Amino acid sequence: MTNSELRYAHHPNDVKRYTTQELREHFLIPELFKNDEINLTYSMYDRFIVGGAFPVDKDLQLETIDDLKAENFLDRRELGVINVGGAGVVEVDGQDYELNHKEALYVGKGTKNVIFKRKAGEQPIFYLNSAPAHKEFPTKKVGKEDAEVVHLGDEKYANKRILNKLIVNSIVETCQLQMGMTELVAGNVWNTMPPHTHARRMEAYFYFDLEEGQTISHFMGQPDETRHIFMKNHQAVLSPEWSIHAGAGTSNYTFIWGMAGENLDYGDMDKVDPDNLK
Ligand SMILES: O=C[C@H](O)[C@@H](O)CC(=O)C(=O)O
Ligand SMILES: [Zn+2]
Repeated sequence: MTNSELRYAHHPNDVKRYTTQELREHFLIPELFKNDEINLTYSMYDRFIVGGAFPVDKDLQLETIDDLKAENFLDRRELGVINVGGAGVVEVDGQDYELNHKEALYVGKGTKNVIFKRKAGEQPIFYLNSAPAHKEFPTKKVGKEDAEVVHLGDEKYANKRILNKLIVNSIVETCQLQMGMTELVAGNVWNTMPPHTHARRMEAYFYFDLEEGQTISHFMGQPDETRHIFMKNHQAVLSPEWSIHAGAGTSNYTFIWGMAGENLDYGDMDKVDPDNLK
């Protein structure tokens, strides 16, 4: 079963007046993984789709959704998958790709069949991002050893973290999609601080590896008009092109970032000095 929900885009002046509940309704994606379901959120921000596939008792086929008005989900789209659970398999037009914990798969436009499967005795958790695509690029697995690793932050600022670029154009050819995973070192809590915006691209964050009972305060909004959303493990949040996206946890955690839009230039960011935030 493939379910989907539509989310509209917003003007920043309207978002200033949102209540806590409205902010959560529009930007938070609270539940991605339900037994034997694929759950998708179709956002009007660059038509980016955020989703989860959680095969427990059966294999799950990625079905087309109404919003696409396309025969197959990937007729005019590309897909990125990162497995945050135990070993699993993604079958792409008859070919099996084994994804271990924290491994990624890029699936190109034009693919007809994508099926998410367990490996015997294992429970994979597949996190999905998809963006419109104009060109077919080959499907490619990005394992841990293929990642481009960047060490960021400093213990002194509680933001020491390891950024793994997975689906980026130095590793795999894509039309719009960029995805990666940032791991906070134990004792460090701040991600993406100093924060940034990139009007050229929207972004979605998915938080995981957060200890039971802990929480992350995710910060969004224009740099001089910020709001926060408290998030739990395995929740995602949409970041408009005009918004910062940073967070502080009550412990360390890992998160997946995914982007789409005008360019594929990871470094294209407008940084904000922390003491200029409001
Ligand atoms: O545009 C890039 C994204 O916001 C993230 O890659 C930032 C991030 O993972 C981090 O600083 O920890
Ligand atoms: Zn960003």
